[in-house]
Amino acid sequence: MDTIFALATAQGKAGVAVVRLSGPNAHAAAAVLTGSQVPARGMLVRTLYGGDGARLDDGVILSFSAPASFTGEDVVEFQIHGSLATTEAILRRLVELDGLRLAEPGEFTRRALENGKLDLAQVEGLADLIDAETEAQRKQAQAVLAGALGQVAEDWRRKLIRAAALLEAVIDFADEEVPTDVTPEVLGLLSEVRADLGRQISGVRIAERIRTGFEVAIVGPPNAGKSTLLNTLAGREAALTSEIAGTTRDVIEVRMDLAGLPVTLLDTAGLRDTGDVVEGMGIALARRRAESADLRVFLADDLAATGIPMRDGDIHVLPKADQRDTADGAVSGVTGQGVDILVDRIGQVLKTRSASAGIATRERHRQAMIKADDALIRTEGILDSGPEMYDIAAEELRTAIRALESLVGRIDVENLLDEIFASFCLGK
Ligand SMILES: Nc1nc2c(c(=O)[nH]1)N(C=O)[C@@H](CNc1ccc(C(=O)N[C@@H](CCC(=O)O)C(=O)O)cc1)CN2
Ligand SMILES: Nc1nc2c(ncn2[C@@H]2O[C@H](COP(=O)(O)OP(=O)(O)OP(=O)(O)O)[C@@H](O)[C@H]2O)c(=O)[nH]1
Ligand SMILES: [Mg+2]
Repeated sequence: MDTIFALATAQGKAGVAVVRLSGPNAHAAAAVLTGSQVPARGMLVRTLYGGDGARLDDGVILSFSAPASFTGEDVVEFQIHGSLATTEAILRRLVELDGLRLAEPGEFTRRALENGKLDLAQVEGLADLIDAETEAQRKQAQAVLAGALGQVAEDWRRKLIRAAALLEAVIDFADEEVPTDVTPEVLGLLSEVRADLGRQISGVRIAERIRTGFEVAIVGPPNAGKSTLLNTLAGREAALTSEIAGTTRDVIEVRMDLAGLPVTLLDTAGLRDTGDVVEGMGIALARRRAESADLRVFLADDLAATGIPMRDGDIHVLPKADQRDTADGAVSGVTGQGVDILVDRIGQVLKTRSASAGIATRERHRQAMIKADDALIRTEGILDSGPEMYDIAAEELRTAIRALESLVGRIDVENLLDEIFASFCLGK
C-alpha cells in the first residue's frame, strides 16, 4: 500500500496549513523530516528539515497509528505556517522520499471507507459537509455524516431479515404442522418498513434542493425593477439596469444564503410581446427558467399579463413601492422598502418545504429505496397466495435487503466509487 500525502487545507495564504500523510511509511517520513523518531501517537513540536539539512519550518506534528486514525492507517499531520512557499517546500520534500506519492482527490476518505471507518452514505455526507455554504446544508450533511441514513437502513434491514426468517421457518417445516400463521407478523414488518421508505423517498427531492440550492426566479414585465431588486438582494451590481424596457436578456444568477438556505436568485428578461428577435429569445428563456424554478417572485402590477401561472407558494409583489400611494405588498429595489418582508416571505416558503426533507439526500438513495419498496410490494402480493409461495416471497425480500445494503455500500457499489470520489477536493 502506498503512503499518500497532500495539503489538507485550502491552497493559499493562511495562518497555518496542514499537510497530511497516510500509509505504512507515514511515521518513517516524519522521522526523516524531523531528524528524530516520531511517537506512534501524540502531538509534538519539531523543526522540519530539507534534504540539504536546511530548516524548512517549525511544525506541530500529530501522529496516529493504525487502525486508530481517520483513514484507519498510520497517519501523520504536519501543521506548518500557511504560506505558499512553505507548503510547496514541504510537499517537494515529501515527493523526494521513497514510497510516498501525492494523494488523488478523495483518496484519504476512500481509504477510510475501505477500512470500515465510514460507510458510503457517510462519505457522501462528508463531501456535502465540505461543500456546505449555509446552515441548512451544514445540518443536513452532519446528520448523514453521523450515520443517520446508515442507522435507518440497518433498522429496515433487521426487520426484513426477521420477516425472511419467519417465512423460511415455515418453508423448512413445510411437511409438519405449522403452529402459527406467520403472515400477519411478516405483513406488519413490511408495512412498517414501507411507511418509512415512502416518507424517505418523498423527502429526497427537497433534501436534494437543500444540498444543491433552491432556484427563485424574479419575473414580470419590462422596467418593473427586477434587476434593481436582484442587485439589492445580492448586495452588489450583478445585473445591468436602465430605464429602457428590455434591458435584461440573459438570465442572471446570484447565489445567496437566504435564512440559512442556499438560494440561486434568477433575474430574467421582462415579459412582453416583442418584434426584436434577440429580446424574444431572452423572453423565451425567461419563461423556461421561471417554469423550472422552485419559486417565482412576480414583480408586476398585472399578474395575468405575464402569462405565467402562479403556483403554490409563489409570491406576488407590486413594483416601485416608492412611487405608489400605498406601499402595501409592494417593494422597491431603489429605496429598499418591502425588501425585508419579501426576503422573509421567500424564507418562510422554502423553510416550510424544507421541513419535509428526509435523511436520504441523493437520487442514488431514492433509486435504492424505490427498488427496495418495489420488491416489498411484490412480496406483499406473493404472500396473498399462501405458504406454497413463501420461497418466492423470501427471494423478493432478499432483493429488497440487497437494495437497502447498497445505500451504505455493503454491496454493489464498486462502480459508484469513482463517481462519488470524483467530486472530492484534493487532500480529503
Ligand atoms: N487535524 C485534523 N483535524 C480534523 C480532521 C483530521 O483528519 N485532522 N478530520 C478529518 O476528517 C475531522 C475530524 N475527524 C476525524 C475522525 C476520526 C479521527 C480518528 O483519528 N479516528 C480514530 C481514532 C479516534 C480516537 O483517537 O479516539 C478512529 O476512529 O479509530 C480523526 C479525525 C475534522 N478535523
Ligand atoms: N422609483 C423607482 N424606480 C425603480 C425601482 N426599481 C427600478 N427602478 C428604475 O426603473 C428602471 C428599470 O429598472 P430595471 O431594474 O432595469 O427593470 P427590469 O425589470 O430589470 O427591466 P427589464 O430588464 O427591461 O425587464 C430603472 O431606471 C430603475 O432605476 C423602484 O423601486 N423605484
Ligand atoms: Mg432587468
